[in-house]
Amino acid sequence: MTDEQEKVPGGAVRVGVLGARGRMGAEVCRAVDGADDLALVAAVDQGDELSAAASAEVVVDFTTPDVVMDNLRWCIDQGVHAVVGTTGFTGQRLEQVRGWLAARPDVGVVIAPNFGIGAVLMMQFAARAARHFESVEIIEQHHPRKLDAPSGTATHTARLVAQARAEAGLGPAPDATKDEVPGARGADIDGVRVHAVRATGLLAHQEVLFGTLGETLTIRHDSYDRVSFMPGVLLAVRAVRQRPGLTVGLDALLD
Ligand SMILES: NC(=O)C1=CN([C@@H]2O[C@H](COP(=O)(O)OP(=O)(O)OC[C@H]3O[C@@H](n4cnc5c(N)ncnc54)[C@H](OP(=O)(O)O)[C@@H]3O)[C@@H](O)[C@H]2O)C=CC1
Ligand SMILES: O=C(O)C1=N[C@H](C(=O)O)C[C@H](O)C1
Repeated sequence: MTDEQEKVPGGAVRVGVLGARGRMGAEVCRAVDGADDLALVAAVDQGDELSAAASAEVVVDFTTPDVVMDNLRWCIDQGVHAVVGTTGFTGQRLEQVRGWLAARPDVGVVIAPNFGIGAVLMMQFAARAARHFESVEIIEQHHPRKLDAPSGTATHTARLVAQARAEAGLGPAPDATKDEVPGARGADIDGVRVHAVRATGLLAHQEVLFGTLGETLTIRHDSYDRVSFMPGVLLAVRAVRQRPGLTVGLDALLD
């Protein structure tokens, strides 16, 4: 047993945070520190050795899309459960993680594009509404220090909406655009247009705009503070050891 483990109060889950000096990582460190049933045993950031997190039972990753796969590979190989908020998870990446987990069936990984409870509900409501409207577009708005566009949340929402539209037999949304300045109509994610706005003062916001004859429906979610993600992160940290394999999204945990 290491010195760090010896310090952990009896029964507390040992948690390591990757990206610990980042905006989200620092908030997660505070949240873990403030929870009686969790103990922060490692705070790892750029330049630190991953092995510093070896005494953790659960690692939380809020780093960057270019390093998160290496981090996950390490966690799974070490038998450390992982809760991941970092974006950039394509279908191919999720398959890769499932492949690694097949060799370690005792390990659990939760990957969620958004840990905000309201954001999870916004995505569920959007998926439910999708079959009833011929038009849909997504507008996400974030702080200007965000590295990726569109956001992981918007990409995930677009995929859910596209799947619901396909199941309902809906074709492409009507759009007569012939002349377009590149980018004016947003990114095409599985046939759904996604527009990304970046502005100082914003944190994380999203609207899903649906339209049909004579009416529109707008489903909107706003995160004004990173504390909004913490109940979801802690929920996943507490649940992941009992969920071997890959869990994508918080939906299953909320239910
Ligand atoms: N799922 C969700 O609910 C949420 C997800 N996110 C996502 O989380 C990610 C992080 O966001 P945010 O906190 O704003 O970003 P930050 O840039 O503030 O934080 C990322 C941190 O990770 C560090 N880092 C880079 N490489 C490594 C490495 N190899 N090992 C350990 N740490 C490393 C960075 O260091 P350095 O700066 O020196 O490179 C930085 O401190 C993004 O993908 C974002 O989209 C954000 C909010 C909510
Ligand atoms: O970078 C952020 O800030 C956020 N990233 C996640 C995303 O890309 O969806 C979640 C939330 O939108 C905040």
